[in-house]
Amino acid sequence: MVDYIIDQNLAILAVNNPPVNALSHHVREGLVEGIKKANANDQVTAIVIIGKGKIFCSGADIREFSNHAAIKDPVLTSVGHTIENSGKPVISAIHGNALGGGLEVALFCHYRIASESARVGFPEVLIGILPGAEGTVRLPRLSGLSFAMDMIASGKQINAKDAFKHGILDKVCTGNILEEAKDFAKKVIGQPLDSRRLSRINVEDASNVDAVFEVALAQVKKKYKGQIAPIYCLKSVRNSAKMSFDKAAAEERRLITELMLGYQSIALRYSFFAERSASKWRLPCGASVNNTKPSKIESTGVIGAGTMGSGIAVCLIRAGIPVILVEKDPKMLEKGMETISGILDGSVKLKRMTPGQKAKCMEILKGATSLDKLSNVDLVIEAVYENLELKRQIFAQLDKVCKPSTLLCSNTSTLDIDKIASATNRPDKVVGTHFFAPAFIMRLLENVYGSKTSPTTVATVMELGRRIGKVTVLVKTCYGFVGNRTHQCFGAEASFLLEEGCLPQDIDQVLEEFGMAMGPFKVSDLSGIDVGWRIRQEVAKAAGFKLTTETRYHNGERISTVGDSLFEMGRYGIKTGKGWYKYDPTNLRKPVPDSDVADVILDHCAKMGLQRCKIPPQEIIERCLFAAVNECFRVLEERVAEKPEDIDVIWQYGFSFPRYAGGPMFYASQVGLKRVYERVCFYHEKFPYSSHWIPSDLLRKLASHSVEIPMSQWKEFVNGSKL
Ligand SMILES: CC/C=C\CC(=O)SCCNC(=O)CCNC(=O)[C@H](O)C(C)(C)COP(=O)(O)OP(=O)(O)OC[C@H]1O[C@@H](n2cnc3c(N)ncnc32)[C@H](O)[C@@H]1OP(=O)(O)O
Repeated sequence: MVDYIIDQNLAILAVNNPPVNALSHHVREGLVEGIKKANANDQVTAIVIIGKGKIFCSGADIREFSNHAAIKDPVLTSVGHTIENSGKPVISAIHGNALGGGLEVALFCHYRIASESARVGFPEVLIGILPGAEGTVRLPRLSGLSFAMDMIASGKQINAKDAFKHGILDKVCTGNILEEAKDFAKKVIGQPLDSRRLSRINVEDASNVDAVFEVALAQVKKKYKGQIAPIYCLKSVRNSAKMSFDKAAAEERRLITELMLGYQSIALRYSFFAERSASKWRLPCGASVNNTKPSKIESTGVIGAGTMGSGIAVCLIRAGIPVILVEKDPKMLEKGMETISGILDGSVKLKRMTPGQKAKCMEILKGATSLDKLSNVDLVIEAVYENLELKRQIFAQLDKVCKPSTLLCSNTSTLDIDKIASATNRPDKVVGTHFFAPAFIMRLLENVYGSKTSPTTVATVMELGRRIGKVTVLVKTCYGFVGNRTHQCFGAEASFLLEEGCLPQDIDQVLEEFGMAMGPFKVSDLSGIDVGWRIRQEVAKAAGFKLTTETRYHNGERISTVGDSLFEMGRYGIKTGKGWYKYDPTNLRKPVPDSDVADVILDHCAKMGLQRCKIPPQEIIERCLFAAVNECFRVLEERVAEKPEDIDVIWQYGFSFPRYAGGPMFYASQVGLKRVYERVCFYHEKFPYSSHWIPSDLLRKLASHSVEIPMSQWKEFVNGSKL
């Protein structure tokens, strides 16, 4: 796993552990052996460590963290000490990325050079730990405290030029990295090494440590609310300036061990692999990412220039994919084109794009008022409002207008893809591409296959998701798919809690303390109370009943209409300055609890004869989350989602479920399925008029086992395959 090559008087140690040269046990062994062998060879005058393939090194092998038997000697710090104590200069030659333990290997070396396109960073915090192989003690000795605290606590990667500026690199190279490393090595042969050993030098700005720490701590607490690891990162860097090198390193080891065993790190490591597993789609017929080729998509159409259509068009043109935006009303089309230009101006302002790049995006965007203009595109995404008849009409027309190979996608957030596909003669080429609002910001794309969607169509939209930078998950069609179907139960319970004793701010506060970025009522104000109202009206209309603020039950199902009362008062949320909260027009980001809303809720309860009482935070969490969890198990049982990880990724990226709590399925696994099942049964008995409390069969089966079944085996219990 580490190739040992002698090249004239140099020993080249090439880390060879595809795909990303993680520092697995054999790599660590190979590095120690290589350094020892080179030092024992009189012909060798210097040593170069390099990575084979596309990257220098991605850091420690994260899979080993959950398997303590794999963390065998030599551990990374002892590998590092062998490198640092080498009597011959060791140069790390970085290309691609040097991350985490990979950057630590470089910091153990006496010299570091990198290609100008290389990036370095300490992403450990993103998996809930800190750079525990002396990274927090070594980096400040090169870059100073403030920069080290920021880089380590944020997990951000920096480019080679910045790394050079902050003393991390000794040279940025423009030529072949290996050749440049060999030249560099020849120049440093014979130079004294002690001043190059970071363990022997001091932190220059150590006297400022307390002031630097306080500033960084205040920022970190605000930016990474609820997360433990960023604070530990700062503490460990602070130690580097307050203690001897060895003491600070020992303390770093204690801190990483504590973090590694904690819930947040276990959840974040799970999230790292869950996100990657989402792209590995598989259909029940056996077709999968491994055996199905996507079609080429070189041109697209987007139908509807409203909020969703414009946002989707931005995603496509930003990735260099030409778009024809179709809107039948010329004024609406013009407004849509202006919205798109405005969104891109925002990116230019934030320096995420240059004015030249914006111009290029706008060049590949064309407007049209008729579907006929889509005759030649490879893929169309329909983004009109949520109405099945309208969508069926559009798809029937597209089927006539578009070339036979064109894929027809719907941005529906709830409707059955089969019902849309049956309006065409190409149901195999019809698929759901459900973007989350605002589409140009939210990273999630929920792709939805129907009973006739072909594997090639699925492969193509999954690949499209990757191209436009989305985290893309594949699910099977059903009402609301995975995202909205399971989230609806969460929202319904939040509304019922209002009728039973809570105010919006009580519920938001508890769920934010749990880790949600925003509570459900703040989210509702942001997305618009009118949007929720319209959806509820459509659903009621389709089911043939009239929904009023007096409605409490339909078809034996409990309904809450408090939000509809706010709609009728014109309180649509932030857009009208009032919703579940009130907003000062000069500070729309700060929701203020409103006594008028409390009055509306109390009136509603009085009119309906509902008794109110104090509801403890634990019940708020259980009611919202376990209702959703139960539905998630049903989704798994019906194979709407193939694996629990897919559901968790949807909740993280679609509904800001805290990554450090894993997702509803991971959360349930940690609470224990027996306990979850017990509470679901308890609430089912208490609330017989909410079908989302009917316990899922799969949950019951899993909970009935005497030992907890690991998440990776839940699938095996679907369809009665295991009892
Ligand atoms: C004592 C402790 C000392 C040190 C602590 C550490 O070093 S912790 C590890 C710190 N490093 C990281 O967190 C890096 C994580 N990896 C990445 O950011 C990206 O994978 C990377 C390296 C930028 C490459 O990105 P790319 O998009 O090209 O590939 P992808 O992410 O899909 O990864 C490819 C497969 O490699 C697996 N993988 C990546 N990094 C690691 C790792 N450090 N350990 C184990 N496995 C890793 C990844 O899961 C993919 O495999 P798959 O089977 O598809 O899941």
